[in-house]
Amino acid sequence: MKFAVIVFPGSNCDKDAQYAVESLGHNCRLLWHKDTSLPKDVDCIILPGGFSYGDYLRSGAIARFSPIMEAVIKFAERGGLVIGICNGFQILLESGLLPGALMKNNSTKFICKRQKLNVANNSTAFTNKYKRNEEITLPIAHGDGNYYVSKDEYKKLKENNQILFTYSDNPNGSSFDIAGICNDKGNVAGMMPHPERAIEEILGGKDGAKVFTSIVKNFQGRV
Ligand SMILES: NC(=O)CC[C@H](N)C(=O)O
Repeated sequence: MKFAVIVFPGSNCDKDAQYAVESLGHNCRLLWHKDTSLPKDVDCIILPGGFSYGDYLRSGAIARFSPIMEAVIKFAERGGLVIGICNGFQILLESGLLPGALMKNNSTKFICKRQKLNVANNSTAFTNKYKRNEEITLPIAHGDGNYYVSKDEYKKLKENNQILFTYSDNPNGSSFDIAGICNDKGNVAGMMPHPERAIEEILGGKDGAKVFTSIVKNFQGRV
Protein backbone atom coordinates (compact mmCIF):
# COMPACT_ATOMS: atom_id res chain seq x y z
CA MET A 1 0.00 0.00 0.00
CA LYS A 2 1.27 3.48 -0.87
CA PHE A 3 0.92 6.51 1.38
CA ALA A 4 1.78 10.16 0.80
CA VAL A 5 2.20 12.94 3.34
CA ILE A 6 1.56 16.52 2.20
CA VAL A 7 4.17 19.01 3.43
CA PHE A 8 2.90 22.56 4.00
CA PRO A 9 5.11 25.49 5.04
CA GLY A 10 5.06 25.08 8.82
CA SER A 11 4.25 21.34 8.93
CA ASN A 12 6.29 19.73 11.69
CA CYS A 13 4.91 16.20 11.95
CA ASP A 14 5.40 15.30 8.27
CA LYS A 15 8.53 13.22 8.88
CA ASP A 16 7.00 11.59 11.97
CA ALA A 17 4.02 10.46 9.89
CA GLN A 18 6.33 9.18 7.15
CA TYR A 19 8.45 7.35 9.75
CA ALA A 20 5.32 5.78 11.29
CA VAL A 21 4.10 4.43 7.96
CA GLU A 22 7.52 3.27 6.77
CA SER A 23 8.35 1.56 10.05
CA LEU A 24 5.14 -0.44 9.65
CA GLY A 25 6.47 -1.60 6.29
CA HIS A 26 4.71 0.69 3.82
CA ASN A 27 5.85 3.07 1.17
CA CYS A 28 5.40 6.76 1.99
CA ARG A 29 6.31 9.77 -0.13
CA LEU A 30 6.42 13.40 0.93
CA LEU A 31 4.55 15.74 -1.46
CA TRP A 32 5.04 19.51 -1.52
CA HIS A 33 1.89 21.60 -1.08
CA LYS A 34 2.58 23.51 -4.30
CA ASP A 35 2.17 20.37 -6.43
CA THR A 36 -1.02 20.47 -8.45
CA SER A 37 -1.59 16.74 -8.84
CA LEU A 38 -1.12 13.55 -6.88
CA PRO A 39 0.94 10.58 -8.09
CA LYS A 40 -1.45 8.08 -9.72
CA ASP A 41 -0.57 5.19 -7.43
CA VAL A 42 -1.22 6.82 -4.03
CA ASP A 43 -3.73 4.93 -1.86
CA CYS A 44 -3.85 7.11 1.25
CA ILE A 45 -3.07 10.78 1.85
CA ILE A 46 -1.95 12.05 5.25
CA LEU A 47 -2.24 15.74 6.15
CA PRO A 48 0.23 16.09 9.02
CA GLY A 49 0.36 18.15 12.19
CA GLY A 50 2.14 21.45 12.57
CA PHE A 51 1.58 25.14 12.15
CA SER A 52 0.92 25.60 8.44
CA TYR A 53 1.39 29.27 7.52
CA GLY A 54 2.11 29.98 11.18
CA ASP A 55 -1.57 29.39 12.07
CA TYR A 56 -2.27 32.91 10.78
CA LEU A 57 -5.93 33.93 10.32
CA ARG A 58 -7.10 30.54 11.69
CA SER A 59 -5.28 27.22 11.90
CA GLY A 60 -5.53 25.56 8.49
CA ALA A 61 -7.34 28.50 6.86
CA ILE A 62 -4.50 29.40 4.48
CA ALA A 63 -3.22 25.85 3.83
CA ARG A 64 -6.71 25.02 2.64
CA PHE A 65 -5.87 27.13 -0.45
CA SER A 66 -2.56 25.40 -1.18
CA PRO A 67 -2.53 24.23 -4.81
CA ILE A 68 -2.44 20.52 -3.91
CA MET A 69 -5.69 20.74 -1.92
CA GLU A 70 -7.77 20.75 -5.09
CA ALA A 71 -6.31 17.36 -6.00
CA VAL A 72 -6.76 16.11 -2.41
CA ILE A 73 -10.44 17.13 -2.47
CA LYS A 74 -10.97 15.33 -5.81
CA PHE A 75 -9.16 12.26 -4.46
CA ALA A 76 -11.44 12.26 -1.39
CA GLU A 77 -14.56 12.73 -3.52
CA ARG A 78 -13.58 9.66 -5.54
CA GLY A 79 -13.44 7.65 -2.29
CA GLY A 80 -9.67 7.87 -1.65
CA LEU A 81 -8.53 7.50 1.96
CA VAL A 82 -7.48 10.77 3.60
CA ILE A 83 -6.51 11.33 7.23
CA GLY A 84 -5.71 14.69 8.82
CA ILE A 85 -3.83 14.71 12.10
CA CYS A 86 -4.03 17.80 14.33
CA ASN A 87 -3.20 20.67 11.93
CA GLY A 88 -4.20 18.25 9.16
CA PHE A 89 -7.62 17.91 10.83
CA GLN A 90 -7.86 21.72 10.95
CA ILE A 91 -7.09 21.88 7.20
CA LEU A 92 -9.74 19.24 6.40
CA LEU A 93 -12.36 21.23 8.34
CA GLU A 94 -11.38 24.44 6.56
CA SER A 95 -11.62 22.58 3.23
CA GLY A 96 -15.15 21.46 3.99
CA LEU A 97 -14.20 17.77 3.76
CA LEU A 98 -15.27 17.29 7.39
CA PRO A 99 -18.00 19.06 9.40
CA GLY A 100 -17.45 21.38 12.36
CA ALA A 101 -14.65 23.76 13.37
CA LEU A 102 -11.65 23.85 15.68
CA MET A 103 -11.43 26.78 18.06
CA LYS A 104 -8.94 27.89 20.70
CA ASN A 105 -8.71 25.54 23.71
CA ASN A 106 -11.11 26.72 26.40
CA SER A 107 -8.13 27.32 28.73
CA THR A 108 -6.63 29.55 25.95
CA LYS A 109 -3.37 27.66 26.65
CA PHE A 110 -1.39 25.36 24.36
CA ILE A 111 -1.73 21.81 25.74
CA CYS A 112 1.01 19.22 25.30
CA LYS A 113 0.52 15.95 27.19
CA ARG A 114 -0.47 12.32 26.99
CA GLN A 115 -4.25 12.03 26.77
CA LYS A 116 -6.63 9.14 27.44
CA LEU A 117 -9.18 8.51 24.70
CA ASN A 118 -11.97 6.07 23.96
CA VAL A 119 -12.46 4.38 20.62
CA ALA A 120 -16.08 5.28 19.89
CA ASN A 121 -16.33 3.37 16.61
CA ASN A 122 -14.07 0.46 15.71
CA SER A 123 -15.68 -0.41 12.40
CA THR A 124 -14.13 2.26 10.21
CA ALA A 125 -11.23 2.37 7.76
CA PHE A 126 -9.18 4.15 10.45
CA THR A 127 -10.06 2.24 13.64
CA ASN A 128 -10.87 -1.38 12.73
CA LYS A 129 -7.84 -2.80 14.60
CA TYR A 130 -9.03 -1.37 17.94
CA LYS A 131 -11.56 -2.95 20.28
CA ARG A 132 -14.89 -1.19 20.70
CA ASN A 133 -14.71 1.29 23.59
CA GLU A 134 -11.00 0.50 24.00
CA GLU A 135 -9.24 3.07 26.17
CA ILE A 136 -6.02 4.25 24.57
CA THR A 137 -3.42 6.94 25.28
CA LEU A 138 -2.06 9.27 22.58
CA PRO A 139 -0.10 12.52 22.77
CA ILE A 140 -1.93 15.78 22.16
CA ALA A 141 -0.16 19.08 21.33
CA HIS A 142 -2.42 21.91 20.27
CA GLY A 143 -3.63 25.41 20.95
CA ASP A 144 -6.70 25.18 18.71
CA GLY A 145 -8.13 21.79 19.62
CA ASN A 146 -11.56 22.79 20.86
CA TYR A 147 -13.82 21.02 18.35
CA TYR A 148 -17.19 22.65 17.78
CA VAL A 149 -20.30 21.11 16.24
CA SER A 150 -23.87 22.27 16.57
CA LYS A 151 -26.40 19.95 18.26
CA ASP A 152 -27.98 19.12 14.88
CA GLU A 153 -24.62 18.33 13.32
CA TYR A 154 -23.75 16.19 16.36
CA LYS A 155 -26.99 14.23 15.93
CA LYS A 156 -25.98 13.48 12.34
CA LEU A 157 -22.45 12.46 13.37
CA LYS A 158 -23.89 10.14 16.02
CA GLU A 159 -26.54 8.60 13.76
CA ASN A 160 -24.01 7.91 10.99
CA ASN A 161 -21.40 6.54 13.43
CA GLN A 162 -18.91 9.23 12.39
CA ILE A 163 -17.35 9.76 15.82
CA LEU A 164 -14.09 7.80 15.96
CA PHE A 165 -12.49 8.93 19.23
CA THR A 166 -13.69 10.77 22.33
CA TYR A 167 -11.61 12.25 25.17
CA SER A 168 -11.84 10.47 28.53
CA ASP A 169 -11.40 13.76 30.39
CA ASN A 170 -12.02 16.55 27.92
CA PRO A 171 -8.83 18.67 27.91
CA ASN A 172 -9.87 21.51 25.60
CA GLY A 173 -13.64 22.03 25.74
CA SER A 174 -14.49 20.05 22.59
CA SER A 175 -18.22 19.57 21.94
CA PHE A 176 -19.43 16.19 23.18
CA ASP A 177 -15.81 15.21 24.07
CA ILE A 178 -15.08 14.60 20.37
CA ALA A 179 -11.40 13.97 19.52
CA GLY A 180 -11.74 12.49 16.02
CA ILE A 181 -14.39 12.03 13.34
CA CYS A 182 -14.86 10.76 9.79
CA ASN A 183 -17.08 11.93 6.93
CA ASP A 184 -20.38 10.22 6.16
CA LYS A 185 -18.81 8.02 3.45
CA GLY A 186 -16.11 6.90 5.93
CA ASN A 187 -13.08 7.61 3.71
CA VAL A 188 -11.93 10.93 5.25
CA ALA A 189 -10.91 11.17 8.90
CA GLY A 190 -9.57 13.89 11.17
CA MET A 191 -8.26 13.68 14.72
CA MET A 192 -6.51 16.07 17.11
CA PRO A 193 -4.38 13.46 18.97
CA HIS A 194 -1.17 12.27 17.31
CA PRO A 195 -1.13 8.54 16.47
CA GLU A 196 2.17 8.93 14.57
CA ARG A 197 3.88 9.94 17.83
CA ALA A 198 2.81 6.72 19.56
CA ILE A 199 3.97 3.80 17.46
CA GLU A 200 6.81 2.36 19.60
CA GLU A 201 7.28 1.76 23.33
CA ILE A 202 10.31 4.06 23.28
CA LEU A 203 7.94 6.90 22.33
CA GLY A 204 5.91 6.23 25.47
CA GLY A 205 3.43 3.79 23.96
CA LYS A 206 2.24 2.32 20.71
CA ASP A 207 -1.51 2.87 20.82
CA GLY A 208 -1.27 5.00 17.68
CA ALA A 209 0.06 2.25 15.43
CA LYS A 210 -3.40 0.73 15.01
CA VAL A 211 -4.63 3.81 13.15
CA PHE A 212 -2.15 3.00 10.39
CA THR A 213 -2.59 -0.79 10.51
CA SER A 214 -6.38 -0.24 10.36
CA ILE A 215 -5.95 1.82 7.17
CA VAL A 216 -3.84 -0.97 5.66
CA LYS A 217 -6.33 -3.68 6.67
CA ASN A 218 -9.20 -1.68 5.18
CA PHE A 219 -7.27 -1.09 1.96
CA GLN A 220 -6.32 -4.75 1.61
CA GLY A 221 -9.99 -5.66 2.07
CA ARG A 222 -10.91 -3.33 -0.79
CA VAL A 223 -8.42 -4.64 -3.39
N1 LIG B 1 0.46 19.75 16.64
C1 LIG B 1 -0.24 20.45 15.79
O1 LIG B 1 -0.55 20.03 14.69
C2 LIG B 1 -0.61 21.85 16.20
C3 LIG B 1 -1.95 22.20 15.64
C4 LIG B 1 -2.31 23.66 15.61
N2 LIG B 1 -1.48 24.43 14.82
C5 LIG B 1 -2.63 24.16 16.98
O2 LIG B 1 -1.78 24.58 17.73
O3 LIG B 1 -3.77 24.08 17.34
